[in-house]
Amino acid sequence: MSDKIFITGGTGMLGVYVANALSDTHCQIVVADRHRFDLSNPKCIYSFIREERPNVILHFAAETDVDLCEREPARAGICNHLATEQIAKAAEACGAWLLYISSSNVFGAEGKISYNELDIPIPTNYYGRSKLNGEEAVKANCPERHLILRAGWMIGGGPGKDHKFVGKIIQQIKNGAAELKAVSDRLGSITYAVQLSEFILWAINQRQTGTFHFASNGTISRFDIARAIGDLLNYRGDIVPVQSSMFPLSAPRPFSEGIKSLYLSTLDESINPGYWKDDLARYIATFQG
Ligand SMILES: NC(=O)C1=CN([C@@H]2O[C@H](COP(=O)(O)OP(=O)(O)OC[C@H]3O[C@@H](n4cnc5c(N)ncnc54)[C@H](OP(=O)(O)O)[C@@H]3O)[C@@H](O)[C@H]2O)C=CC1
Ligand SMILES: Cc1cn([C@H]2C[C@H](O)[C@@H](COP(=O)(O)OP(=O)(O)O[C@H]3O[C@@H](C)C(=O)[C@@H](O)[C@H]3O)O2)c(=O)[nH]c1=O
Repeated sequence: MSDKIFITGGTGMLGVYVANALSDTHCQIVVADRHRFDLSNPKCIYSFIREERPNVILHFAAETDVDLCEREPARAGICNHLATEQIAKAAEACGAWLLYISSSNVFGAEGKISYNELDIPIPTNYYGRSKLNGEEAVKANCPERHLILRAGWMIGGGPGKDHKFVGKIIQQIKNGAAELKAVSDRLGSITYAVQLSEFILWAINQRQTGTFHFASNGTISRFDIARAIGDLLNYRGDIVPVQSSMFPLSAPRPFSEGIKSLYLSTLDESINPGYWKDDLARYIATFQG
């Protein structure tokens, strides 16, 4: 590879893995500087990217605080939709290949348990809507050279840096909590960020296009995940299933945002995610020793 690759969100959970992996290649990497590149100011984005003239754009940056998006829909729309639209326009103008990471949160209002690429997304909250609008902006403005990957509940970051559910559960265990409560009436699929980053490197090389779901096999609850973490870490306390109403949040979470792919296995078997418990175990191992 000898591409010039422009990365947004290079400091995020997923972006760090990808930027690290790319630093071992011959690619020239430009990680968007937060002072000059601000999603909340989409007007500046187009000219900034045009000046850089990348031939690959990896768009990971987003407003990922689902509850903040619900409280401030304009922020969600500007950062996740309008900024993405400018990035897609800039990709088209540069002739660049564009990767956009979307979310299983684009689904949910239909009330199904699991969604594949043929299901038409209907989101339940503003974060999901803004990510879906981002997808549509990518398709409309960079029609020939884009890849959209929908990830599930992302696991990654590792010790001290995981700010999502798995990180919170491990922190409680480390703090000596006698009991863990975990939501059992909301479902989803996990995506291990390391596996996704490996797939992304492969996709850059292939200039793969289209829309794909990328998640480990299984539609599960946070309670299932907490129990699996408890087993892996020999946690001796109780793990109690609770209703989501126990954790009042601004944004409604869908009953299920489980995703599976109809198409991934047609690409390359070697980079497909595995069974959710095995992929979770790989990640949890990074917290041990
Ligand atoms: N985390 C998850 O569970 C899932 C995430 N996704 C999607 O995957 C992608 C990557 O997510 P993830 O790595 O978890 O995200 P993180 O929340 O870990 O990181 C977000 C990234 O976006 C940057 N960013 C946030 N706001 C702005 C802004 N206003 N201007 C410029 N940059 C900004 C952050 O920069 P800084 O460090 O400077 O704040 C950071 O690099 C996102 O598009 C997200 O929607 C999809 C499914 C699940
Ligand atoms: C702290 C804690 C939370 N929970 C539950 C409450 C709530 O349902 C859920 C919140 O976890 P998270 O913050 O990881 O979840 P959330 O913010 O919903 O994660 C989402 O992030 C965005 C970026 C996406 O794209 C989505 O697909 C999804 O991954 O965990 C427990 O069950 N037990 C606990 O001890």
